[in-house]
Amino acid sequence: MAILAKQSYESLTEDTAIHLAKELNLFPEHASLSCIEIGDGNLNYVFKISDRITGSSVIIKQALPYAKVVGESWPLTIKRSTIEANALKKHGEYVPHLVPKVFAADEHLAITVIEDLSHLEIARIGLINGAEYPNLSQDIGEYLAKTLFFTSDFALHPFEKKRLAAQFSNPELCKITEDLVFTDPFFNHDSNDYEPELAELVYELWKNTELKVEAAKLKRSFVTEAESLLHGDLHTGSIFAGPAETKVIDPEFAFYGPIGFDVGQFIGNLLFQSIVRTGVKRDMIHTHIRTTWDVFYSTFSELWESHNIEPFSKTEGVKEDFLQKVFRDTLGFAGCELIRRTIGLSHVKDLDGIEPKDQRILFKKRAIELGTTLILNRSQWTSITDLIGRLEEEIS
Ligand SMILES: Nc1ncnc2c1ncn2[C@@H]1O[C@H](COP(=O)(O)OP(=O)(O)O)[C@@H](O)[C@H]1O
Ligand SMILES: CSC[C@H]1O[C@H](OP(=O)(O)O)[C@H](O)[C@@H]1O
Repeated sequence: MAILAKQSYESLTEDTAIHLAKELNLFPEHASLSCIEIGDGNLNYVFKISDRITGSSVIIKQALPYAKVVGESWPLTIKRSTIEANALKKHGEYVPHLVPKVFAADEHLAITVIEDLSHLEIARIGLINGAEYPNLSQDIGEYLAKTLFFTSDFALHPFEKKRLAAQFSNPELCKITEDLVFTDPFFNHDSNDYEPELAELVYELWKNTELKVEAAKLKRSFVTEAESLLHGDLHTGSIFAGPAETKVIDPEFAFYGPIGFDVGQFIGNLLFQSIVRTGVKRDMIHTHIRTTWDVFYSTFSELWESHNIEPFSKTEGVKEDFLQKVFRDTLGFAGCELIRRTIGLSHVKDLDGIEPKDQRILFKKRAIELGTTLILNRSQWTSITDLIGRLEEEIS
């Protein structure tokens, strides 16, 4: 929706962001505003605007017409901003306590005005620094179950489901995932990025036909299975966390896709922490992984029993078959995430921040091997205990 008189795009600066905040009446008339750009992601500007008098603040996020991490040579639709604002609002209907408030959005300027969450920290950074986040996996399990159930054919009239699927058609952002997650890392592609010490393992991966067949199946599933309105980029850098609060941000990759993709991306990113930790700190990550799946499973099952409009939903075995399929997908997508964040474009600090280099290389080899195992074994492993058992075996 356009909320401003100005109907054409221009990229904001810290000064013009303040003007915009005034035009939108986001602060009292006599506010004394300051602004800093705090974006550390790959794609967008994020302006934090604060009132020196009251201390109140808001975030204005703006999409650039290209991928910030690469520059103008990689044009990218600014429509992603509208997708993001609408996904925050749609998911907010089901889990208002787990997403930020959206105060305004403008499709021409490609901005979303969002609640400032600076009292929390980005979960990836906190986890790297040893934060425990006791509610994180419970909250994300609930977020996943509710957003994914209520936007699926199990809860929506087919006309409404298909209307939403059309509204959230997001081909350019999906193409990024299709390339960077599901294709490039499995081939000798320019976008890949890995240390020479990993080359031998990477060449083996490229020659592993069995693995490539399974990766191709996962890609097909991502491209064709419009199960639910996904977040689409649910890594730990898209989650703000604190001792008692969790908020999911940044759903600009939202689209109708397979449920296991969101579950798998979150679990995949927890697996990086499993790889780099030992002892009780590692056990804590395994508890988060188990809790995420268990809460997702039990909440989704309860919603299935209480709110499912699909006539087959009461047929014995249908629910179990569906959730088993989601589990398989979850493992496979988590495996793809491990591989792409290790050898593809756009790494994670969980691994890249490890010093000394020998240790980093060892962990990266483990990430590639675990990713491969998850993709190949996803049909044999039928419970989260199978996954945790495999992780524990690795160390013993
Ligand atoms: N609502 C918010 N409150 C406070 N900081 C935010 C908020 N949204 C984003 N940020 C900051 O901006 C960074 C990038 O935001 P993000 O939405 O992930 O952008 P991108 O889409 O470019 O990855 C986050 O890591 C966080 O530091
Ligand atoms: C060049 S896009 C790569 C990568 O960036 C996105 O991450 P984020 O917006 O959270 O920084 C997404 O994970 C894409 O795969």
